[in-house]
Amino acid sequence: MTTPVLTGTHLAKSFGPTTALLDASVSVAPGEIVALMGPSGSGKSTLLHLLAGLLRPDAGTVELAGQRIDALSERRRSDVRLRQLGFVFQHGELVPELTVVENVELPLRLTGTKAGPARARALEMLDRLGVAAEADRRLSEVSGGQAQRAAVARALVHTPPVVLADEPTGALDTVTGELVLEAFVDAARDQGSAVVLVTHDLRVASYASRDILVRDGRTVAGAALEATPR
Ligand SMILES: Nc1ncnc2c1ncn2[C@@H]1O[C@H](COP(=O)(O)OP(=O)(O)OP(=O)(O)O)[C@@H](O)[C@H]1O
Repeated sequence: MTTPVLTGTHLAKSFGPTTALLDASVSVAPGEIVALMGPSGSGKSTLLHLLAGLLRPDAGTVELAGQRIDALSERRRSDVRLRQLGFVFQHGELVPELTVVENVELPLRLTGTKAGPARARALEMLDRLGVAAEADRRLSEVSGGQAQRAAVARALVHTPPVVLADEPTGALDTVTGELVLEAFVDAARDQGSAVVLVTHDLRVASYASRDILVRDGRTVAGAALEATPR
C-alpha cells in the first residue's frame, strides 16, 4: 500500500464538558479522495480541524507529510499548514479587504512565488472555477457561492499534498458544485493530492474513492454510504 501522507490516530477532543471526538482514526494516501460523512454534531468538523493542525488533540496523533504536527508550537504548525495544506473551511480563511485574486494568490506569495507567476496561476484557478470575472472585486463584495469558489481556488493554487474541505459545495448550485468537485478530482489525479471532504451530500461522496463515517465521535471506515439515510 502507498505510504499515507496524512494520518490521524486515536484522536480525541473535548470543548469544556462537550466531548466532540472520542476516538477517530483516518489515514489517507496520495491521490485518494476520502469523504467524511455522519450525522450533524458527530465530530466531522472537529476531526478536520485536528487533521489541519488548527486544533490540538487531547489525545492521539496527527502526522502530515512525514511530520508529527500535533505537538508542534502554533507557529511551526502554521508554517506546515502554509506549505503542506490547502483547506476550505466554512468561514474565516479568506481576507475580506483583499480582492478575490489577491486572496487566491496569497499561499503562493507567502511561499516565495514572484508576483507575475502567482497572479497568472491564481487567475487560471479562478477561471477553472468559473469566477474569473470576479477576480478584481473585493471579497466582501462577492456572493457566498463566489467566495466559496475563491476559497477552493486558494486551497488548490499551490498544489499542496493534502487538501481538507468542510462542505465545499454547501453554498453552490449543481453546476458550480461540479466545477469544484472536478477541481478536487484533478488535484488528486494530476498532482497526487490527498483530499478529505466533509459532506452530507451523497452526490459529493460519489466523487470519493472511499468514505469514512463519523458517529458519536468515533470513525467507522467504509460504512457511511450504507448508514446514511437517502
Ligand atoms: N468550539 C467549540 N466549542 C464547544 N463545542 C464545540 C466546539 N466545536 C464543536 N463543538 C461541539 O462538538 C460536537 C461536534 O461538533 P462538530 O462541529 O465537529 O460536528 P459535525 O459532525 O461537523 O457537525 P455538522 O455536520 O452539524 O457540521 C458538537 O456537539 C458541537 O456542538
